[in-house]
This record gives sequence, C-alpha cells and structure tokens, in this order.
Amino acid sequence: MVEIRKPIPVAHAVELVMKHAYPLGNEEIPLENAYGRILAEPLLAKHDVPPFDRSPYDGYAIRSEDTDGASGDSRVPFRVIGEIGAGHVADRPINKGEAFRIMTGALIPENANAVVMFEQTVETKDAFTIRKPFSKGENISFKGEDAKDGELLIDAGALIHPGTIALLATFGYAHVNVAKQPVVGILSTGTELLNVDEELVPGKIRNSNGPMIMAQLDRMGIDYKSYGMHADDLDSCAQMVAQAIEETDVLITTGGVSVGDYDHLPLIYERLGAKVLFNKVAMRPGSVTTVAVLDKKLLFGLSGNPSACFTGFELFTRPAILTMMGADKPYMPRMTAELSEDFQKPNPFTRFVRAIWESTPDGVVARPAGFNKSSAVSSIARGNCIIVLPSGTRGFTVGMKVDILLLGAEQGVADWVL
Ligand SMILES: Nc1nc2c(c(=O)[nH]1)N[C@H]1C(S)=C(S)[C@@H](COP(=O)(O)OP(=O)(O)OC[C@H]3O[C@@H](n4cnc5c(N)ncnc54)[C@H](O)[C@@H]3O)O[C@H]1N2
Ligand code: MOO
Repeated sequence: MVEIRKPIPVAHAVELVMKHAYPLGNEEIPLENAYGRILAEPLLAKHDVPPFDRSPYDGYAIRSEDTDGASGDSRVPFRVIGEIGAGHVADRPINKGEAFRIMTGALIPENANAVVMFEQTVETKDAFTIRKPFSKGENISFKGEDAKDGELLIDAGALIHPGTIALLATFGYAHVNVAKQPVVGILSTGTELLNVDEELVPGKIRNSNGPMIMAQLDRMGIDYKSYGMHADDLDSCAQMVAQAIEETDVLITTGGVSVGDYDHLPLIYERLGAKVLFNKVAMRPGSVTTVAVLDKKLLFGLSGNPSACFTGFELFTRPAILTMMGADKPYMPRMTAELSEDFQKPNPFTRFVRAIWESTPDGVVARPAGFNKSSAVSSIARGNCIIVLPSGTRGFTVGMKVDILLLGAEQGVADWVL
C-alpha cells in the first residue's frame, strides 16, 4: 500500500531545513582564497583611509591664502620648489608664494592646503600663474574621509566579493577569518542512468542531474565529492549513502524519493535512523523533495526529474549551505516583473516556473522558458530566473505582475522570504 504523504507549504519546508543548517565554525585563510567566502567577524577599519591627506589630481600643492585676489586680469604667480610623486614625501614645508608639483596620490606637503590642477595654470619654467582664488581644503583628499580608524565597515555574515577583498587588502589582512564551508556529497540514483559519454540504449538516459548539481555547487564555490551514479538496489545504495554521509557534511541524492517500487531513499533514511523533516512539499516541480537529518547532517533527497531537482536545490539546499557557511542573507534575490507571455496552467501548489527575465524600457518583464514539466531539461537551460506563482491561482496572462527569483546571482546577496 502506498503511503499518502501530506504536503507542507514551501515556506514551512524552508524553515524546517534552515533550523537544521548548523554552522561549521571558522577558519583563517589567505586573502587570495577569500573570494566567495563569508566574513566570520566584523571588518573594522584598522586605520584611517586614506591614511594621510593626499592630492586627488596631478597639479601644484599651494597655500590657499596665497591665491586671494587672483583673477583673469590679475593672475597670481607661484614659484615651484620641487616635485612630489606618489609614494614620495616633500623634503620641506612650503612658504608664501611657493608650490610643489604634486602627483595624484602623493602626500600633501606641510603648510599646503589646496591643489591646483595643471589644467588650471599657465606654466613657465619653475613657475606658474593662476586666475582664480582657491579655498582652504580645495582639491585635497582628506585623511579618514573614506573610512575612520575603528569604524565598522562590513558586518560578519557578509559575502566576500571583489570590493570586500579590496577593503581587506587596504587594511593589511593577509589572512581572513571566514566561516568554514561544508563538503557536499552528490549521488545520482537510478538504474536507468548512463554516464555522459555513453551511447543511448532503450530505456536508459544520461545522468544530467549529477553534473547539474556539481555546477550549482561550483557557482557557489562549494567543494563536493561525487559518488557518481548508483543503480536502484536497496542494499548497495544504502551502503553507498551511509559511506557518503561519513565522508561529507551534507549529502545530496537525486531520484528514488517518490512512491515507486524502486524509490529506495525513504527506506534508506529509515534504516539509517535519519529523521525525515518532510517528504512532500506543496510545490511544483519538486513536490517529492525529501529532506532528512542524521547526526546533525542534512540529507537532501532531491527528485530525479531534472526541473524538480534543480528547483529543490535552489530553494532548499542552497540557502542551507549558505547558512552553514555563515551567510546572513542566504536567499535568492527577488524582484517583481510583468508577465510577457500567458501561463495558463492552474496552480494547486505553489508553482516555480523556469523563466527568462529581461529589462526593457517599460520595466522588467519575464516569460516562461518553454516546456515546463518537472521532467524538463530544456527550460532549465534557457532560464535565468524562476517565476513564483502562488497556490490556488488559475491562469496567468500577459501584463500581470509576478514575483521572480533571480538565479546565478552572487551568493548571499538577498534576504528573500516566501
Ligand atoms: N504514484 C505516484 N507517482 C509519482 C508521484 C506521485 O506522487 N505518485 N510523483 C511524481 C513526481 S511529482 C515526480 S517529480 C517524480 C519523482 O520521482 P523521483 O524523485 O523518485 O525520481 P525517479 O523516479 O528516480 O526519477 C524521475 C524521473 O527523473 C529521471 N531521472 C532520475 N535521475 C536522473 C538523473 N540523474 N538525470 C536525469 N534524469 C533523471 C528518471 O529517469 C525519471 O524519468 O515521481 C512522479 N511519480
Ligand atoms: O515532485 Mo514533481 O512535483 O512533478 O516535480
């Protein structure tokens, strides 16, 4: 007798998964490896930025008080007493009527309080004139104007992106304290599966879920261990799952979670003593997505159907992994778009439609990416977002506003809740 499963709302399922996404602690890593990781401690300014008053232009450092009364008819002259390149320091202060040639980024010499760009001068040998007064502080980049010593700049939990790397480098962080990342196991189950390089034979298909999930992890910068493909044999599959759990922090399996004679994952979870958090979600595709916990490790039983597998990963696995690695914003960015094609299927469950969004002069529009069954592969390939259609709705027509979840965005940028 087939067990009747009770579907739970998507938001509840996400919440259950997230409750079991335990952080793995922190580690120090070299700055050059820190891109894509999550800051484990707040980033405080270790000194002022810039660390000294400096010139924002190539020009002349002067005393502003010496420019009083300058005009087109009455140009004020200056005598050039030397040159300061970036990285160099003036050998003496300036006095009345004097100027240093100064390059962008160079330390402002003592007594100078303004910079005149070369273009604002008429130059002769070792001298120049100007035609307008300058105010105190004009064209100076002030010490601490970008960041003040001790200031909180980035909170713990933030994704380290190229800008964060620049800031860490500015303060001399050769090593960075980041949250540890999980090692994720991937196992594709199904007797019908062939390797990518095998010829098709009747009844068999190539394993597309395994490579797809590896790529979904790759784009998050997550390490994985592939356990390849495994036929639907209960005992050996159970053994493989047990071994994979031993060797990894999170296990993703694909296929074998429905109610078919060879859908062994539910029984394998039972044998292992794993606690099943849910085995049916009120969503399409991916209603059979099953998540279990064993020894504080999350086991994601994603559907074998490619679109369901893909969606299950993005909705449940991705935010859980991001939370384990310390991210404070683990969800996909969400936007509103106008539907540019009809989508006429009824939606008894929340429907996640692989779709294409683009920005037009009239705003953001989105349309389904083609064949939209759970088994679809083609629409995953074409899509760059997922349209969310709430349960209980019938058809959606052109011009209606829909929510879309953006795929492939830099991890950890959004704070999306269903
Ligand atoms: N009696 C019922 N039958 C089914 C139900 C149900 O509620 N009652 N649910 C259907 C839904 S919805 C889905 S989705 C599928 C899910 O099945 P499983 O997740 O157990 O996956 P499999 O049966 O192993 O495979 C489904 C489908 O996907 C293909 N597949 C599997 N693995 C891969 C892979 N690695 N790469 C590419 N394609 C893969 C497989 O050949 C099947 O065609 O169950 C429905 N049935
Ligand atoms: O579990 Mo499914 O809802 O057709 O993908």
